[in-house]
Amino acid sequence: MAASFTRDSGTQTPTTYDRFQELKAFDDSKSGVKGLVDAGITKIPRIFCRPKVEDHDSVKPIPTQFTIPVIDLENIKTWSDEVVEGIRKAGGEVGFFQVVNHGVPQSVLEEMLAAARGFHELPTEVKKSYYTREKTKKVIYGSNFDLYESRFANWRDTLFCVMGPEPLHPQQLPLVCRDITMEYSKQIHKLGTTLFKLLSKAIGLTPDHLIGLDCSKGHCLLSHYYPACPEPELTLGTTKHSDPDFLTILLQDHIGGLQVSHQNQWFDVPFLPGALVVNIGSLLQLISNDKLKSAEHQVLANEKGPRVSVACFFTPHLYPSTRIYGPIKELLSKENPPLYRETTVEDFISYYDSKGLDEKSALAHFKLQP
Ligand SMILES: O=C(O)CCC(=O)C(=O)O
Ligand SMILES: [Fe+2]
Repeated sequence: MAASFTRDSGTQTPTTYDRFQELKAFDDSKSGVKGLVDAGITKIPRIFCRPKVEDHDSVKPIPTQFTIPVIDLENIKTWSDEVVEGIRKAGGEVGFFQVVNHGVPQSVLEEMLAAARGFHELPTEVKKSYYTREKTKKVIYGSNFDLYESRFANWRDTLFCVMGPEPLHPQQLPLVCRDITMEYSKQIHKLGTTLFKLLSKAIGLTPDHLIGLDCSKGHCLLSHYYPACPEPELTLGTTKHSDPDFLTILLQDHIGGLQVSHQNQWFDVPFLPGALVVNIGSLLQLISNDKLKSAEHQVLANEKGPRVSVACFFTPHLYPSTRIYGPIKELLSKENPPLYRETTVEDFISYYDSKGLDEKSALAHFKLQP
């Protein structure tokens, strides 16, 4: 039995219920949040109710001069100082930016979003064959990877596909999104490689340094589907978190709801037609010894929907790796001592997975005491 809070009281009075049973029933349905909405619910089940609003969660974005940086990659061929400096500032101060003229054709972006939506809108019977909590599978449809660990479930379903370094056999992908997922993956991997070169330069390393550390070696695609929510103020689409990878490239549609935490306030990440959102993951913050920052972000639930997004995670946990990651030696000096202890990928990811979203940042666990 777990303590939680009733929706009906309006004042969030604690009550108890058999939360595990309700989580299991939701899990066993294998039909995700979309299944609940299709069944016509008008109130969200209590497993989705966020316990209470904490610290700056309740702070609404206020009008301010701050906007998420936008970087034009048109001038990339010349490796202009302007682009590198833009990346340094955006990656080091905000941790989030959008890129335009990134080379991925508009038609590919549009088709990828449509196919992601297409998968989630397949009949449940078809989607069910991909539903699993077995982490070793390369193609996984599910809802809330941390369902049993987190304090409340998120209003979203996800199709997770491991695309590299071992090439995924196209037959393993659902037909509805097969060809475009292969194409999008190829294009995004290329863009990721370029971004790692720029990021290397931006923090004073040779362009191939981060790639030499296998930062672009493993990547996966997460196609998220956030159904319209009848009571959006009671839950979240995605709980506050920072990504446990090196880098994330995100394609979002026009619905909105993604917010980034900057200087203790939430800011909307606006939909910019044709742009891709880039954010630094916590492993890159760790190896860059804080020269690059991974910002916390969240997605609001929305009565409008569905919202569709496709995140590409560059992460080494998708293949066996004995590599030890710690602050890059070339970045260290007497004035810049290491801020984190070294870790294996396995330890880093299992710590992240064990705590679920919404607990303290995983990085704090690896921080060296001053
Ligand atoms: O859907 C989004 O906009 C963000 C998703 C996200 O934060 C993630 O996959 O880590
Ligand atoms: Fe994220």
